[in-house]
Amino acid sequence: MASYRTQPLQPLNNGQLNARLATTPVKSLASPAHAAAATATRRVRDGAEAKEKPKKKEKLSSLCKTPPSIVRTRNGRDYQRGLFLGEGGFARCFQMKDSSGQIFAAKTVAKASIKNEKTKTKLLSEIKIHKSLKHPNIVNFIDCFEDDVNVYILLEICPHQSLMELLKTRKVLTEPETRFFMTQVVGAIKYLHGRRVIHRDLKLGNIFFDPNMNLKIGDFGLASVLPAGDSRKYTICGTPNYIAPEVLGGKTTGHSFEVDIWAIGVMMYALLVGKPPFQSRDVQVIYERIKNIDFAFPPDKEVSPEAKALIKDLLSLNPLHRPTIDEILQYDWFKGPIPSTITPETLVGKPRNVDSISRQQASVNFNHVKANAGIYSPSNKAPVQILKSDLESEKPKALLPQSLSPGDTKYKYKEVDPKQVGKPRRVFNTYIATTKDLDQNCFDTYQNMRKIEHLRDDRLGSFELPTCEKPVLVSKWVDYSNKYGFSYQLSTNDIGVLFNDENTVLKFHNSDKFLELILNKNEGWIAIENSSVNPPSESRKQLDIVDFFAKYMNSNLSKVSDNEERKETVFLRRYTRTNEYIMFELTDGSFQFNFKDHHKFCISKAGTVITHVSPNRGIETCPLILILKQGNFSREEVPECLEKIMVVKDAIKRKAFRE
Ligand SMILES: Nc1ncnc2c1ncn2[C@@H]1O[C@H](COP(=O)(O)OP(=O)(O)OP(=O)(O)O)[C@@H](O)[C@H]1O
Repeated sequence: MASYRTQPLQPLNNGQLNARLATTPVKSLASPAHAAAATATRRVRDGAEAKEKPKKKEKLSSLCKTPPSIVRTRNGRDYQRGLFLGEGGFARCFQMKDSSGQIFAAKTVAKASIKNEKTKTKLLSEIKIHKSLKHPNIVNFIDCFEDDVNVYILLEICPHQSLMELLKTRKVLTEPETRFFMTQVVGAIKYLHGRRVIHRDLKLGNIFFDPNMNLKIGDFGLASVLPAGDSRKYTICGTPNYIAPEVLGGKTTGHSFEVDIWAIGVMMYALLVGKPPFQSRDVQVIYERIKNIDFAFPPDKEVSPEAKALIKDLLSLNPLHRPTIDEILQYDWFKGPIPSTITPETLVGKPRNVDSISRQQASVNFNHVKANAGIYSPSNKAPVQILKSDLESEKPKALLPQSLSPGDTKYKYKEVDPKQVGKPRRVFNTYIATTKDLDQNCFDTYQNMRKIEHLRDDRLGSFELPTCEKPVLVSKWVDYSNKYGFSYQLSTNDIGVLFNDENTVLKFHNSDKFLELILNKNEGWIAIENSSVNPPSESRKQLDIVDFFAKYMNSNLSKVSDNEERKETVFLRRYTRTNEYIMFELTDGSFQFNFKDHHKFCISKAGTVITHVSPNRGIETCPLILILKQGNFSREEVPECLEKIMVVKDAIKRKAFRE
């Protein structure tokens, strides 16, 4: 993939866009009436959500011509244009296929619509903010490029449209489905606010479904990063039905993160009732109703008292009376039934099993959905404290920095001293390890082991012996996956925690750097490099867990092997525990097996090299073929050596064939 994340935005910054200046899509307006007029131009496709009078003015997106069938980027990459996906006020969206056949969505903005400096700045801001984000419930930003007529923002494809289309088809959703969706939305907003990003245009039409029916927040056209030390924004913007009352207050009051909390309330109401709470044909009436919190639950719609209580609090006039993003999930409503996943049948009708989720199952599902949305469960609020007391039976001490959103709403968002909030140093733009390569390596490892096992003696002469280097090994580990995750130390002395959400934090030895490795299951790991001296606030909790594990492992566990230098970034992909062994799959393609009798094997170089680590830390690395022919290692004998190798081969086979 292109190195767009580390490159400046050359395609957009090179002055070409200055050539055509036009109207701005920015809703920077003096009065609500103006706001309505402008939003109507850009938010037309939300007509179902706010039945505004159609404005005669042409949408800016209509300036966007269908892109050529092949779009060639400056870096020489070709994308094949596919189907038209949809249209907003500003952009049209098309499928784009790369040379490997992968399909993306290209949000296409006509250069003719970028007619002034303000519009250009806004588009650049959208791109800059969106490309800095990486979360399972945010549309993944892939790349950005231009041709003579359009600017293309290449995004992860969301083939099942948005919550708006879902609601149009279904009319109303069940509470369990809504609970699932709201949990994912809360996860994404928690992530955004942790990075001081306010979305400011959250609505059903901007929340898309990925191929697995997970929600992805998109359209960062109105998003804003609240500068450190600044607590409010003053631009009036949003979509009428979703605008928070303090935004309508305009330049005098200003607004902050709570506008997104308000929008969550509007969306939750809309999904359960079938239309937004302040809906009216006349935009002015919408605004009046918002300012007076004039909404009611229609008696013919079944909405639980718990849902009503949460919606009422979310739609509080005073932003400080709204629950914080963390508090939302603690409402009783979230104790109700929730599915563990959403299936495509949801798109067409009420899912069959949605009414039969037991309380026990609901709690398991809720934790699962939260973990997938990057949210710790409330009982894990101070994970290191619990961890410390659990592991060492010590009196817990306050080890963690205070939460970003404490219980007292008065101080929310103000608690973190902006000067103390670190920024990611570097976001790697390519996958640091891909699942495809690792799966292929797993398959190759099994095939090679099998081939070597069956190699006839008369063919041995023609077999080229591999070069043998000592692989990176897992030298210590602590399994705490019933609470947080699996921690390990590598022979490079780097320390990692594979968290239960499958993301990893890897702290480098002898360096202030640590990596957040974020897993996209279909693709692989994206890395964000941070400094542990001044980490971003949202990483601190995880870093504390890593540090705690590190201290615990250093003082309590002995090492498997001596230190080596790190040659590449290696971390634990996954591990498997059985009665006989624990198996580690590392991202450099090696497989380590720690057997119960304290002998350890590591298979590296796609199955051609084997390393033995004895209980007293003696290490020998040789070509697998030699051990198979000799029957054992020469330096130190391994009990049941060949049987152990067969166990290893079978375990890798099971992974290769996903048995
Ligand atoms: N990642 C995606 N995958 C599939 N379709 C998408 C994707 N992103 C956008 N679309 C389609 O393109 C349409 C326009 O996209 P988007 O809402 O981002 O544009 P916009 O002009 O900024 O919209 P708005 O008028 O809300 O500002 C969406 O309504 C949707 O139909």
